[in-house]
Amino acid sequence: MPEETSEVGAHAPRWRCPQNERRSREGGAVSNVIDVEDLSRRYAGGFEAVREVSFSVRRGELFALLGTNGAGKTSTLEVLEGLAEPSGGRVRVLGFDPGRARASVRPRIGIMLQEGGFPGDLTVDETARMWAGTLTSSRPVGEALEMVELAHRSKVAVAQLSGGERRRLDLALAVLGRPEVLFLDEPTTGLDPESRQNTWRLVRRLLEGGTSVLLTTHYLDEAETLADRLAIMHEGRIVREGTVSEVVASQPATISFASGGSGGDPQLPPLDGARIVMSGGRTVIETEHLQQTLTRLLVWAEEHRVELPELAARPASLEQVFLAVAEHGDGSPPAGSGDAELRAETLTGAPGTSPGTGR
Ligand SMILES: Nc1ncnc2c1ncn2[C@@H]1O[C@H](COP(=O)(O)OP(=O)(O)OP(=O)(O)O)[C@@H](O)[C@H]1O
Repeated sequence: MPEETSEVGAHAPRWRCPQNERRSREGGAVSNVIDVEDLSRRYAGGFEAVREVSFSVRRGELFALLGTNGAGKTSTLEVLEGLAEPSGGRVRVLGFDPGRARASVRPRIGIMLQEGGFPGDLTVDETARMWAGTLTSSRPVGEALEMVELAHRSKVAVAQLSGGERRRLDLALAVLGRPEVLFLDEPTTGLDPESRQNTWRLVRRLLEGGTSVLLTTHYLDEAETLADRLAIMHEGRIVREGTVSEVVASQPATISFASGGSGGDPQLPPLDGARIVMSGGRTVIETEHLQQTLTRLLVWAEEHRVELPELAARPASLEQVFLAVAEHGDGSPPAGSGDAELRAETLTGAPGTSPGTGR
């Protein structure tokens, strides 16, 4: 099952920094750099964009906040960055209230907003120097520009940078003060694939150096690649939280094979708890217990000499979880609902049920 193996591999952590593991587990106590408890944020018109959200970010980890447009990610981040007041709940960044103890928190955090908004007539170098002048302790400007591969553009006016180069300048300014906690709001939006990879490399290096990162992104591969843990927000609430593997485990795995082969569709054995759907010329078995269901299917196929053409088995992907959340709110299909394109049938163990006929 090479497909299954590669999918499992995709969910396994692709990199680990032993230093950070130690850092977060030293003495058995995990120290949080961010604590959010029952955070709510209501805008002036009365709209509640964030509703009793709770999560924490451990020292040395990258925590990703995912969610559809308008889910409340930026509204949450702005409170943590000290840029907005909560209307309810409590937040702590490095042990301080970021709104009230701004002077204690601000020098120790780096912020990359969705839009930097720097004057276009200053050069890259001048912009970075101006920003460095506001910091109590700064890296050399050249080093920060080097980190985001913008050093060769230092004499160019900001207005003449491409969209992707401006994002990289925003990132350079966010890391200029050697932050302990870095807030990255959609850092790779508008970047070409190579620049995205470079940004990921830089983020990994920062993590290895002990920086903790809170990231929002619409790129699920970015979260899968970088995040130690993540949360999916929907309509102001967190509806999924955990490691990628934990979050993905909340969604059924699938086994599928091509339907309508020369021998017709096979009469499948009872597969307790599994759901069978027909989709795109394939029989798809959704199961909470991939290994058991697959074993049962393969043993049965072997015994009955049934061919299952183009057989594939894979755990759910983060994308499937995300889409389920976007569609159904909490990520679980409502009882009795059916996808317009799919004919769904829940198998209750009746022998001889045919996926081909849906009976
Ligand atoms: N100043 C504001 N006044 C009123 N409502 C606002 C304001 N800013 C944001 N909102 C609303 O709050 C909700 C959450 O917005 P927010 O920007 O936090 O979402 P998001 O998850 O970051 O979205 P995106 O992925 O599109 O950046 C949205 O419905 C948005 O329209």
